[in-house]
Amino acid sequence: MNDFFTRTKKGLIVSCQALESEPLHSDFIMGRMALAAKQGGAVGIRANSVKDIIEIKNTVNLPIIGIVKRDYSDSEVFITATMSEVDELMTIAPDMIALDATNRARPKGETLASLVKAIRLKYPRILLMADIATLADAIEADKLGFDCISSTLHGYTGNTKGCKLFSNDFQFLRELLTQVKAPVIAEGNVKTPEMAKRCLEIGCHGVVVGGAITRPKQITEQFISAMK
Ligand SMILES: CC(=O)N[C@H](C=O)[C@@H](O)[C@H](O)[C@H](O)COP(=O)(O)O
Repeated sequence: MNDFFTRTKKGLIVSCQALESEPLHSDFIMGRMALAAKQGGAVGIRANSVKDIIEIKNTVNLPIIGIVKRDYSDSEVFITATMSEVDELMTIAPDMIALDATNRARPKGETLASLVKAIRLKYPRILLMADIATLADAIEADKLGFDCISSTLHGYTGNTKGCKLFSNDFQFLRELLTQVKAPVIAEGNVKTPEMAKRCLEIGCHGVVVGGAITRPKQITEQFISAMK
């Protein structure tokens, strides 16, 4: 076990990600984003791909939640979908690995339960974060023994499309917090400092913010749309 939870308690984790299709796609830039986040007071970084994580590890000494995003033709699951992505990540051992923990069909018909079991057998020390979309996903992830639960995919799956994490004063998170034992991390569409503060007030362990800090194209679009 590492000290991830002590170091991140009530803190801000900044997601530093840019896919190939995004203007800032570059391990160097993600390292600099992580440095800016650290200098601003972030307590952790969430990052995609071995290349980006190596650069970030060489730049900041902060706990890292690692993922590998990869598309599969037989599944909608794309965040650390199979053992192959876990194996890749374990070559650089991030502090925690996040994986899709929705109830959607996984590549090659594998179940979440069998994947988690296999990871626990192969890498007993790695911390696992469940990226969930619904309350049912969260309850199942809790049963499977994930070390923490993150609302990452709420609003991004067929059955949660259009849902916003912040609706009705974070009702989804408030309900989720009553249903699971594992620490809950607020993630996905946390757009302002006030929202992040509220997530902590309602009982979340910490908050992951991505686009509102590290995606200038998205931030620019928000300005433009408000100015119309
Ligand atoms: C849905 C999906 O692919 N989410 C990804 C998960 O790693 C990232 O692209 C998000 O930036 C991250 O979850 C933080 O969320 P937001 O950028 O909304 O603050």
